[in-house]
Amino acid sequence: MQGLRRALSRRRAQPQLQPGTATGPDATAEAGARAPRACGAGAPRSCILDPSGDWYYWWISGMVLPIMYNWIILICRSCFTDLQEQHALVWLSLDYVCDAFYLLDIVVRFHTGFLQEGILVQDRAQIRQRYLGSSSFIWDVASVLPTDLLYLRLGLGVPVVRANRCLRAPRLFEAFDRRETRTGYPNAFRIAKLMLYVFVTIHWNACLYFALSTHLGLGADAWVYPNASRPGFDRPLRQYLYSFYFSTLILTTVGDTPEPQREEEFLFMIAGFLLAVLGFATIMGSMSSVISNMNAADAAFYPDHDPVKHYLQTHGVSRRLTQRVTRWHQHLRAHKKLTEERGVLRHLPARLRAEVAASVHMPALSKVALFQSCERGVLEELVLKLRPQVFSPGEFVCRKGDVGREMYFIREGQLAVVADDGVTQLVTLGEGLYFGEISLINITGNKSGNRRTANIKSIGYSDLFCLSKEDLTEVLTEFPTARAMMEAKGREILLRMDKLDVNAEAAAEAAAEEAERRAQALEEALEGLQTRVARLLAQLESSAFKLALRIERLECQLQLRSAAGEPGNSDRVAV
Ligand SMILES: Nc1nc2c(ncn2[C@@H]2O[C@@H]3COP(=O)(O)O[C@H]3[C@H]2O)c(=O)[nH]1
Repeated sequence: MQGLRRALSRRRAQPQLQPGTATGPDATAEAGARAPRACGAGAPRSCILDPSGDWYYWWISGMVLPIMYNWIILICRSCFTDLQEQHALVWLSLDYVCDAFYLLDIVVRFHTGFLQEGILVQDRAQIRQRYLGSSSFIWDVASVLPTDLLYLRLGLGVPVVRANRCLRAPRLFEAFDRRETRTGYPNAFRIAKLMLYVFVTIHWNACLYFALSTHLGLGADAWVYPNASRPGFDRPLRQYLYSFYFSTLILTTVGDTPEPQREEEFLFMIAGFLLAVLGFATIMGSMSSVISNMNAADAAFYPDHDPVKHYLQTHGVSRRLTQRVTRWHQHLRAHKKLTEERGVLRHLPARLRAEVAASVHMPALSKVALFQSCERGVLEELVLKLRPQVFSPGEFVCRKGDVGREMYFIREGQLAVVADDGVTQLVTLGEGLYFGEISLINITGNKSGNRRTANIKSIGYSDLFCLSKEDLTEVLTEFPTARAMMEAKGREILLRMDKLDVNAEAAAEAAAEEAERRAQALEEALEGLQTRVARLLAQLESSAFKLALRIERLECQLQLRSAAGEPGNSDRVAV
């Protein structure tokens, strides 16, 4: 009854849920079901794009074309009037195709979700509100204002009326940023981007040079573009190439340009030189950052050889040993053996790091027979604890008698168990096998204790996974089957080498049996005690109940008597 009452009060204490409101994991699922579905991998299913998805990425990548078209072609057509006049229809068509893309881009913006507290907001009203309140909206609208209506007044020969189309540049930078994060060759991309900026700057300068020349009069002096009467100089292609060449000379300051004659020319040259200085500084800065990025990426992957070499030289280490160290470094780089994986991945969140490490090493790890029946979760944990190590030919991985501190899994290469002479190979170990576990796992009766039982030598270059004693102990606690297999194999080896104390093993077994027997007896005694306690409790409860009944009956009698007016008898009630 009390239990029932407690349950009822607990239920009352729970917050009253509004219809359609839920909490806990179910709530999340329910909310997920109710919310408009986001585009899977950014795919437009509910027409809401995920800004980190593929569809959005491809859309903004596509937007690079119309934006670049306006940035490159508009200025060209405005300055080289022949170009505009000769192909007016083509330009008009391309202009309006680009405008269509600009408008579509605004529609896409209205359908692109955003993150709020890490969750993708897919509510159209919220998206609209956010976009309308952002500065992007102002730029986007400004870049599609129908300024070309001015054509009606000024004629088709003034494409500069569409200059506002260049205001869509932030979208271009966004596309470049996305590409830079996604590409597998970020440095190459950065250099290409830099070259594009250089090209656009020279191009604009070339166009302005031609416009200034036209303004001052073609062929008016040696500085301006030559007169069209000179053979070939009236063709638009020649005009453009000459201007581009001239602009390159100014902006790279590598060649002699004709001396300016008028103020406008001086001003143009000064502006060009200043731009060149700025450009140089930017290019040098960007290039050096790209190069240092490349080196930093390499340094993160491979151990730095230079300090080691310096150390060896300073301490007069023998030439042979120095060469071995050098060859080891060379091998790492030549075969892209990464020993610094932990450092490279250290910034990733633990789960993500585990997944990355698992996807890289799982194929190799699943070849280890010991782990073939192991659950994926255990392997994922194990993979994080493994440290890649590379051993050179003839190098000893462990020597007999050393204290064992880690064990190894062979990822690639061949190793040998060698006799004490260091040459005679007793057993060869290859890919998918492991060694070095005997001294770590406390096999009962192991006469060597925690000392290595054999010498292990790398035959060629061997690529190993190394697991520390502490990590191995942790893994084996979670995976007792692996422990049993390891112990069985270790016992077999020890027995073969006559390093297993069978008596100690039997004694340990007997001790274990005795301990088991005593534990069982204790368990049984405990069970008996529990039964007796339960019985006593039941008895206690029943006598308490009887006592309560009796008290109740006596109280009734007392009340009856006092009601019947028998004063003085109240204290003579039979108890
Ligand atoms: N002693 C011995 N060790 C072997 C043999 N084959 C593989 N090993 C491994 O060599 C390792 C040497 O270090 P440990 O004694 O820790 O563990 C040993 C075994 O894992 C073998 O035939 N004899």
